[in-house]
Amino acid sequence: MVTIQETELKERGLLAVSSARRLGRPILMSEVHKMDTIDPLSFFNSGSERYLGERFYWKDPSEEVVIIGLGLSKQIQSDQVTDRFFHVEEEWKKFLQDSLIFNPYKENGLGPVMFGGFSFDPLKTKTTLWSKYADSLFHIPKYMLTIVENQTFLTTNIVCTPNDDFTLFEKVIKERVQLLTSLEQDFDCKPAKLIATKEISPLQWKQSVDELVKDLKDGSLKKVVLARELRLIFDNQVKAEVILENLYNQQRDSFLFVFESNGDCFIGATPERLVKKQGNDVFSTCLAGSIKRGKTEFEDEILGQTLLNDQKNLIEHGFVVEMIKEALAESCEEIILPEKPQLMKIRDIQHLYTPVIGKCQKDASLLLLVERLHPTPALGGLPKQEAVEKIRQIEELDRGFYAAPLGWVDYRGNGEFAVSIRSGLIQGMEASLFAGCGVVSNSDSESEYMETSLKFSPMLRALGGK
Ligand SMILES: C=C(O[C@H]1C=CC=C(C(=O)O)[C@@H]1O)C(=O)O
Ligand SMILES: [Mg+2]
Repeated sequence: MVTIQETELKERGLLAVSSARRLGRPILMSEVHKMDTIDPLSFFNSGSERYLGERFYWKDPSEEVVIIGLGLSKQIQSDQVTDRFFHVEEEWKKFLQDSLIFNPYKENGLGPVMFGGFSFDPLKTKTTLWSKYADSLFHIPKYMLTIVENQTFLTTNIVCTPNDDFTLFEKVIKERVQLLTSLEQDFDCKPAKLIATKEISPLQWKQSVDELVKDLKDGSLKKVVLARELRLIFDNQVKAEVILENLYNQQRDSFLFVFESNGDCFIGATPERLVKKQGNDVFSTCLAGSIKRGKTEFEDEILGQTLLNDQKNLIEHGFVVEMIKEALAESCEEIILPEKPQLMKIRDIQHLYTPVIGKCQKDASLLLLVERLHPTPALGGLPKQEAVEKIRQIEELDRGFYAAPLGWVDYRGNGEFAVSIRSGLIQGMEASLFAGCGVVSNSDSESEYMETSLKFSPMLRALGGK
C-alpha cells in the first residue's frame, strides 16, 4: 500500500489556517495522492458506518472516470427557483477562492470536486417523497477516490477555520489511516427481500397520456414526457452497497450513480449523458425512442431495424436532436453530429441514439451548458418551457431528482452530467422507482405504458424484483 506523507498534511493545513486567520474566513486545503489500486466498491462500502448518508458514487459507461466521495467538507444547497445554476456556480467559486490545492496531476476529477445535481422542476410542489433533497444540492467530500485512466488517486479536503490548529490535522490523519486500513475488510450484508410492489395510479396515468395526445394533436406543444412511479416495500432496510454492486454487475454499460442525502439514497443506472466538458470539448447525447430487446439475436435485429424506421419514434427522437443542436449552438462554435440516429442497445431496451460533439467558447461553464440543455425533450418536451409547465400541471409524480442533471465538476471546470433516469429513491425499507416516456401526437397510451414498465426493469432487477 502507498503510504502517505503525514507531516506534509500538517504543514499544508497550518498554511491554510494562517490564510484563514489572515482572511477571517474558512479556507479549503485540498491534497491529492496517487495510490496503489483500490477497489471502488470497497471504498464506498468502507464508509457504510462512519459516512452513511454522506456518500456518493459515480461511474461513466466506459469507466473513464470513477469517483467516490465519503463525508462532507461542504454542502451547497438551495431551494432557489430562479438562477439556480448560476447560484451554485457562484457558491462553488466562493468556496474555491483562496483555497490551497496540492495536486501535481493533470487528470480530471482530482482535488476539489463537487458532486450533485438539480431537481427536475423547482416550481413543482414538493411532496414528502423528496423532502431530503434540496432543489440544488452538491456535496464536496472529505475523502474522494478517483480512478481515471486506470490510475488511482485519493483526494483529502479539509476546511480550515481561523480557530483551527494542528489537532485538526492529527484527527484527519487518524481518520484517513482508519479509512484506508478498513478497505481490506469484507462487507457482508444480507439483501433486503422485496415483499410488495405498488404501481401508482396506472389507469389514471394512461388516461393522462390519452388526454395529452389530444392536446398535442391541436395545440402548439409537440412533445411531452410523462413519468410514473413504482413503490416497493421490503422486509428490511435496503442497503445502497448491495444495490450498487448489483447495478455494477448487471448494468455496467450505463452511468452508475449513488447520491445519499439525509438518510435517503438516490441511485440509478442511466444510459443518458446530458453533457460532458473537457477543456473546450463538449459532448452531449440525444437519446429518445425505444423498443424492447429481442429474445434471439434475429428477433433483436428485427426489432432494432423496426425502431430505426419507425415514424413515431423518429419524430420523438428528432425533437431532441433539434433542441440539443440549438441549445449548444448558443455556446459552441462547431457542432458535429451524424445525420441519422444509431441504436443504443442496453440490457432491457434499445434506443435511438445520436451523439453530439461541440467546441465551446472559453466562457461557457459546464453549469451554463447544463442550464441550457435541461430538460432536453427526452425528459421534458418541446417547446421546453410549455412542456415543463404541462408536466407540472398534469403529472401526479413529484419527480425530484429523477430525469434531472446529476454529475460532477472539478475545480478546473471539467466534469460530466448524466440525466438521472432508470433510477430509484431508497427510503429505509421502501423505495420508489421512476420511468417516463416521450408522448407525441401519435402515441398510444397502452404502448407508452408498456415502455415505462420496461424502463423500471434495471432498477427492479437490482432490487431483487425480477
Ligand atoms: C424518460 C425516460 O427515458 C427517456 C430516454 C430514452 C428514451 C425515452 C423514450 O423513448 O421515451 C425517454 O425519452 C426514462 O427512462 O424514464
Ligand atoms: Mg419513447
